[in-house]
Amino acid sequence: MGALSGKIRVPGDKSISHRSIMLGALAVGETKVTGLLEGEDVLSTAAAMRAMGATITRSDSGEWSIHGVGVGGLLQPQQALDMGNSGTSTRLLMGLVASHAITATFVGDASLSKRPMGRVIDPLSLMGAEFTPSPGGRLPLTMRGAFPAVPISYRLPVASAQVKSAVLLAGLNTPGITTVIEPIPTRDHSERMLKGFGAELEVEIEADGTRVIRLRGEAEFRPQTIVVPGDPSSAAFFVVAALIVPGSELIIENVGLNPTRAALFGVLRQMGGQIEELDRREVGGEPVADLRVRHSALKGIAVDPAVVPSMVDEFPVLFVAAALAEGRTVTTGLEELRVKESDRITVMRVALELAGARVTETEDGLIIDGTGGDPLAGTPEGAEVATHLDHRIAMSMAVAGLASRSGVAIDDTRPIATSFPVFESLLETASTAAA
Ligand SMILES: O=C(O)C1=C[C@@H](OP(=O)(O)O)[C@@H](O)[C@H](O)C1
Ligand SMILES: C=C(OP(=O)(O)O)C(=O)O
Repeated sequence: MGALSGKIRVPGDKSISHRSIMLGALAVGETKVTGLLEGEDVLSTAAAMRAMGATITRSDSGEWSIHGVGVGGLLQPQQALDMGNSGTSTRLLMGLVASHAITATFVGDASLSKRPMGRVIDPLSLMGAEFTPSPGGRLPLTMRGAFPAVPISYRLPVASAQVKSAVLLAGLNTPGITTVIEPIPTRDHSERMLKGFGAELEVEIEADGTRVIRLRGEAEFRPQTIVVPGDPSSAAFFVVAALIVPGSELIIENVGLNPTRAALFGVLRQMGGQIEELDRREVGGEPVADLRVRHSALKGIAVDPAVVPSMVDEFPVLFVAAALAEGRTVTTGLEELRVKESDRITVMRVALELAGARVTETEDGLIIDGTGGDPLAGTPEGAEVATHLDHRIAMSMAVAGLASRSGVAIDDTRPIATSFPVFESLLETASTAAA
């Protein structure tokens, strides 16, 4: 496949899409959402909110409409809630259920059923919810919410927006003030959107950068009109593809650049990547720009572990950029990558090695010695990259394939539909425009 060029637009942000549906389902009246990501993960959230009483519809023009039940008004679901592949749906919905008099069972696919839920079970138990998880604190899991729940002050033991959001969402229907103390900042969409819907929420930043988030419970929500910006985590695949495929010059429109999400672009610039921001503006209360990306001679760097939370989902594709850079890239502080849809450290090490890259795995990251711009060999005849039900592995290795001699074969591309159903067609559009 040749260079990438022309203009593309990636689908809506996954994190904001999940929250639009959940919060809309708690407001009485109609919340309207445009640009919603129609990926399987978000559809799992929508199905669960319907099962708990919300009315959620999509118009032919692609606008979504949500009629909610009011804070505290969620109904007992009649069946197990199927979370598919989605950690965000599971952990945030466990938070919502925690402060309702509801018993709910959560199930998921083989990947989700391996992921740790103890991180949300711990704080939600302190609030009064009761859990019968599978061994190791995993799905399938049944929980009984507490009503009234007890407000807590909780210091996050792991930098996780999902845990933060679970506690805040539980706090919505809890009397008094629920506090989350966040020593290392993570994506702040929940805080922004909770305020937008009318919750009393304040964030205090201490001298050492610790964020203290206080939410007053028994909130009353006003329905909102939401425009979801393009997902920087989806744009990432096209940014790296354009950087590593010679002759590329691609414009990606409407990319969300919330600073708690967009660290990848800064890291790639540090590596020599030509990524320009055009027409910086606000969409739905989030900073957005069009990105112009040109093929670039990348250089390896040591990635500052402080940026990890602001690009936690982008490391698989950063590893691909590093495999094509000149010199060594060292990443550290990536322990959390081992508990995503797959163990993204080991799985990417194995995948990149199969495609001909030089990679060393450490406890908390990868060390990659790049080719200096020469294409990778590609996967050997008959061999396939194992993606382990992980959309980001599949897309990252598809991008690696664009900069390889024989291409990269992937065992299973279906998981791509969880976050980026139009990935393959957009890749074709961008490649054909250049042909
Ligand atoms: O809150 C969110 O929407 C998300 C938070 C991150 O997970 P953690 O909070 O578990 O790191 C991220 O990996 C996930 O894709 C989406
Ligand atoms: C980790 C991810 O999502 P989730 O935790 O929602 O499954 C992701 O999209 O990379």
